[in-house]
Amino acid sequence: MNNIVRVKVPASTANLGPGFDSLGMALTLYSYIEMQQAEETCIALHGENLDGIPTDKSNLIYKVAQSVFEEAGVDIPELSISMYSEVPLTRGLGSSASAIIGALVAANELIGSPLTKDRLFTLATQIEKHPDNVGASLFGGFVATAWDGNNAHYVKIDPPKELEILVVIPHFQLSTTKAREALPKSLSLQDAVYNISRSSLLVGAVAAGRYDLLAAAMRDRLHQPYRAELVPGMAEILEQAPLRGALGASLSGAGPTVLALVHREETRKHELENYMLQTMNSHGLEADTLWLQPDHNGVQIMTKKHTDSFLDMVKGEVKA
Ligand SMILES: Nc1ncnc2c1ncn2[C@@H]1O[C@H](COP(=O)(O)OP(=O)(O)O)[C@@H](O)[C@H]1O
Ligand SMILES: N[C@@H](CCOP(=O)(O)O)C(=O)O
Repeated sequence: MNNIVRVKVPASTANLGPGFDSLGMALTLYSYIEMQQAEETCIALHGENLDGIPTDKSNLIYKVAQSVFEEAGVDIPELSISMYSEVPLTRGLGSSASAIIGALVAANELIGSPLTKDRLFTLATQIEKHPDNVGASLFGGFVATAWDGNNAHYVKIDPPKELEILVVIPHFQLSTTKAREALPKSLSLQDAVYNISRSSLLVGAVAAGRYDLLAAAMRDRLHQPYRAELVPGMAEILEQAPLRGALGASLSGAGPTVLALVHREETRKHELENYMLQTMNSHGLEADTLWLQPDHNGVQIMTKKHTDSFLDMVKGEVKA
């Protein structure tokens, strides 16, 4: 058994417009988890993004780790867990998925990796209920996924290197559960065809580096129109961003974060950022902006000898 395991997990953006519960992309915004066996369970959460998360055995990381031990037939009831996260909670950047992936991979590594990555993907999807965010955090890059309730399938595509992602993160939380309650129970055939065709086009456009198709390919009639009321300013940004320098724009996951895909060499980046922020502000929302890139690796086990403390390791990573 390994003594101390540390993992670095990327955040993710799901759906990218039409690919509801199916498409995802990993982002260069990370959570760090350290896990080891202990005499008594102790969970230390660092940084303001984890405020309010329980530190007893009801913690998601602890519970997910126990599901790995159970599946592997190993008994490790007490754990010492430390976590630091750059990912804001409940904003549509896959914080729950990154916590689940971090916990699964750390726990599996702690007991010598008996479970395959594909098995971890299935377990993660069973817990998260949709494979888009967990697939991106696990495998990195851009993923097209499918889930039939028992098996999770995926294809990973390396997103073009010139792609940058501008996210505008409002200062309010919107739980995925609440954002799913806004969705209709059924769709017209016309809207289903609208989404299937754009989602297919989006996968092809990312694979082929066809930036010219992204704006059309990221349009959606399945969830964004129904979630628009929950995110003031979103509908306007989605219409306008492609006219102001974005390659395409979408709600990130279930929201409230809104994102734009932008070419690295786009000259109107600054104006686009101001436009998206001011539009949110004009609808009464305070927000932060961040420029990110696709993460190409997915979750990583930090193999360097752990001679420094967890927090010193995090400081070094976040600075770098
Ligand atoms: N590190 C963590 N430890 C425990 N629970 C977490 C952690 N990160 C996220 N969660 C849980 O996931 C919830 C957010 O998930 P969700 O509503 O799907 O939003 P998102 O995944 O977009 O941030 C949090 O309210 C919390 O319950
Ligand atoms: N496909 C899901 C994605 C939820 O992503 P999150 O980052 O908001 O948790 C949905 O749209 O409900």
